[in-house]
Amino acid sequence: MSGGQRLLLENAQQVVLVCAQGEPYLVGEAMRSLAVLENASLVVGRDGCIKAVGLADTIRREFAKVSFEERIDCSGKCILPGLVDAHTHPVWAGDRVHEFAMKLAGATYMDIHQAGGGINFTVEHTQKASEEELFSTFRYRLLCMMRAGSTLVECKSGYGLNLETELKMLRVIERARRELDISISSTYCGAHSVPKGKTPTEAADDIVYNHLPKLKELCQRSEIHVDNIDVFCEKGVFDLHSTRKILQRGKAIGLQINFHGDELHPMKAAELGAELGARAISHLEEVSDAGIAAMATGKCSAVLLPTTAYMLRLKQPQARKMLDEGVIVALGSDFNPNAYCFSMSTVMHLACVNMRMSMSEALAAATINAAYALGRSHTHGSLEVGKQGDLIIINSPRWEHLIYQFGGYQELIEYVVAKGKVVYKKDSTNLKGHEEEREEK
Ligand SMILES: N=CN[C@@H](CCC(=O)O)C(=O)O
Ligand SMILES: [Zn+2]
Repeated sequence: MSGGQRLLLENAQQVVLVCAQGEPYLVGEAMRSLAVLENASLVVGRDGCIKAVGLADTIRREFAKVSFEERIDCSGKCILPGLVDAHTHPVWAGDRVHEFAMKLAGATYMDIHQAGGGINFTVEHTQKASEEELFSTFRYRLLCMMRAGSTLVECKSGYGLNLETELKMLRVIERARRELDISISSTYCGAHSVPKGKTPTEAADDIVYNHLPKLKELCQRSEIHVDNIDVFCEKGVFDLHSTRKILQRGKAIGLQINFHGDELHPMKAAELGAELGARAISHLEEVSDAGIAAMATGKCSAVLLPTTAYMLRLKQPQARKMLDEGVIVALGSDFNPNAYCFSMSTVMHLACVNMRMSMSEALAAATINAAYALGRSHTHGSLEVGKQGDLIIINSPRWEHLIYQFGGYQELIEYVVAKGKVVYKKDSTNLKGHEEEREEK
């Protein structure tokens, strides 16, 4: 083979492909036996896609005469796919640290919400914020997520509620999609809370008759790009009837259904999602047995959010039951002012400890299955030839350290690569001479 390529990653101790047969998602036993190569190398081409991955000797021979823009020696290190964060609310203004104190003192999420705090507090501040201010904090948060290893992130609107602010948020997401290296799946979440002065029915009608037609027009003109439609289907927010109406209309204008359901109360959201052909439902702490069965049959993925159950001390979603019944389980950070977590390594750790997932299951859920939840598993979520060259290199000879070292992803993640380009490289100058821990392995 001749001609230049963008990036060669050589001699990694392990390359975690996750899967190797073009699987769109993993369930059951396949989640417990991920595809991993030992002593392997990987090549990304100038188009940003993976050209080859295989044993180091084979790649060395095959690419002997090829030049590379960049080479990284990965001896003693592991390469994994870029992590996929399937659920975030990263565009907002206004600090809610005081609510953390209230929750620690015993207030519930809904106590705060009904007293005008929570989402409503953030909506007030986000409505007042300028587009530039929102972009600047959003950009910072995305860079933090990228340093933590996420290379594809779902990003919701939903702190605007009125059309003007929802569009402001979607434009901010669109700008990041065009300007930054991280890949984004954009979600319209105008039904995140019922705006002051409206009933849920009036709010749903405003979305169906005003917001969605405008969204369709802007998408057709390519001014913004929206992938998914979301609703907070919850007692005291949007009931099943309004949720159905909004999701159906969203689907009719070409959006994937991906919504919040069965979080604080059993709502039969899972049953509704499966019936409507939803791509994903998030939370599911209160899902019914029938809902789990319907999601498995309908290939509707469950996006579990361990940070929320932890932060709000909710009962844990039944991850084991979902896995045993063949539901496509994915993970998300739920990054938002209630659950301030950038790190999918932390999320995987919580999923293992609190939801009893194995490390392999958690990694599959944070890569290929999270990509499936966003309709992107043909391009993301595994290290396979033809997929986008998004990956991370960790300074450990075993990949499981990414989950095990739950307080220290900053020390472990050495490189983050998006489309074959190094977008983050750890500065380890301060650690020189203090590497005994690493050398022992
Ligand atoms: N549950 C609804 N939405 C968010 C919380 C948003 C907020 O509190 O600002 C969630 O997924 O956890
Ligand atoms: Zn959410």
